[in-house]
Amino acid sequence: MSTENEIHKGLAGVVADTTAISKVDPESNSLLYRGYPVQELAARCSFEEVALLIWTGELPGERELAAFLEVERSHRALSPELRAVIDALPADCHPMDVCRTAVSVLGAQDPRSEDASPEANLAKAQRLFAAMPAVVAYDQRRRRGQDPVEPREDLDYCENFLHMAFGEVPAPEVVRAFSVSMVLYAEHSFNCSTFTARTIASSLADLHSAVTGAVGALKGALHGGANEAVMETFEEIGIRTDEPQEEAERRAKEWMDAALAQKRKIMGFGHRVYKHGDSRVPTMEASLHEMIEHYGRPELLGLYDGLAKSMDEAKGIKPNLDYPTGPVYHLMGFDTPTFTPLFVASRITGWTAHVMEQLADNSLIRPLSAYSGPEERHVPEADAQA
Ligand SMILES: CC(=O)SCCNC(=O)CCNC(=O)[C@H](O)C(C)(C)COP(=O)(O)OP(=O)(O)OC[C@H]1O[C@@H](n2cnc3c(N)ncnc32)[C@H](O)[C@@H]1OP(=O)(O)O
Ligand SMILES: O=C([O-])CC(=O)C(=O)O
Repeated sequence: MSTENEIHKGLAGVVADTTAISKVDPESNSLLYRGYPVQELAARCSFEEVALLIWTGELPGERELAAFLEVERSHRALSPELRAVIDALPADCHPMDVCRTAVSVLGAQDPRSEDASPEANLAKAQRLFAAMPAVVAYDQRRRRGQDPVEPREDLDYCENFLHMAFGEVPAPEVVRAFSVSMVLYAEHSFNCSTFTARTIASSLADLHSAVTGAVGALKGALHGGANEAVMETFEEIGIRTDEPQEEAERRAKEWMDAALAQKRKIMGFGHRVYKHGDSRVPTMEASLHEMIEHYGRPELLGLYDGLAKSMDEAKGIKPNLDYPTGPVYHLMGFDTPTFTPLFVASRITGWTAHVMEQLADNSLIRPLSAYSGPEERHVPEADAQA
């Protein structure tokens, strides 16, 4: 059977279902969450407000927000059992393995794990949202040989996240940049990890199973893992803190030209949907510029600009969101392997909203394949084999 025209490798260009959660429009280079431009949400809303918008479809009123903040703040601490599981994992395993395991443990511990009602799933989503910063911060600190920092209920989500990671709340502009990254990472239609979550949910498996699978899908370097890979590229080129910006830019261009000549794939560039630039990059780049200024690290901007200019000139391929977030998280003091877990903490919102949307009008996700193996053949009968 010739199925050449029917096969869409990587499901490229396939519209698999509808979604009311976000609209990614490569033509107008825009991204809307529930109708709102993501740039406006990043500038005017807290991450907690955006999370409620993604889950419920509307920005919360005062009372709704206050009720959610109470829930979120009361579920921030890790249980002793979850700490023990994390402590039992090798200190050199990837932090995404810790996130994946933690989501699974939180599912096993959740009293309503098997309740698939919309109310139970929203409650599970909110508890996961509340717990993930502690997982990420706890794990980074244990790897550094530092004592854990307990959550503080007087801080908002982003302040508390940074407090648990570093033992102090940084300057307001740093918290602001972190919040922008959380909002921008929250949701992006049928990306690989979200589609994974929807596929798992479509079998009527529980929400935590869907999110556990999504964490696995996000880990790969072609998806969320790219934010770590960007920093590895910077490190491969060499970060020299006292180097003039122009010199760093020159070295980065030289590195990119050589890498492209070797036909290397450069992480942090390109996108399956956007072909003329990622709608979120200008907003994140503005935060990167602020962080470069705040931390006094112009050489990082040299590396950043050098790679981007050289890639644009050579191939016309633009950066995706993982490109600016890598150096932003580095400047804030996160270890490189913790970058993708930060993405997890944000994308919990989108994944869980998609699980709920999938279940509201479910159809088992099961595409067809075109067989390309041998023609039918037969196992010789026993006496013929002898
Ligand atoms: C938040 C996110 O998940 S954003 C995505 C993060 N991922 C990355 O940054 C990984 C690097 N980028 C890539 O691998 C790709 O651009 C993807 C996977 C994101 C999108 O890929 P696709 O739409 O399938 O495009 P595909 O990989 O086929 O690339 C098309 C062409 O552009 C080239 N290209 C695309 N991205 C890159 C890149 N980052 N570096 C070098 N060349 C690239 C490909 O080599 C290919 O060239 P060819 O036609 O000469 O073979
Ligand atoms: O949409 C995609 O394919 C990847 C992406 O940018 C995201 O998940 O944020």
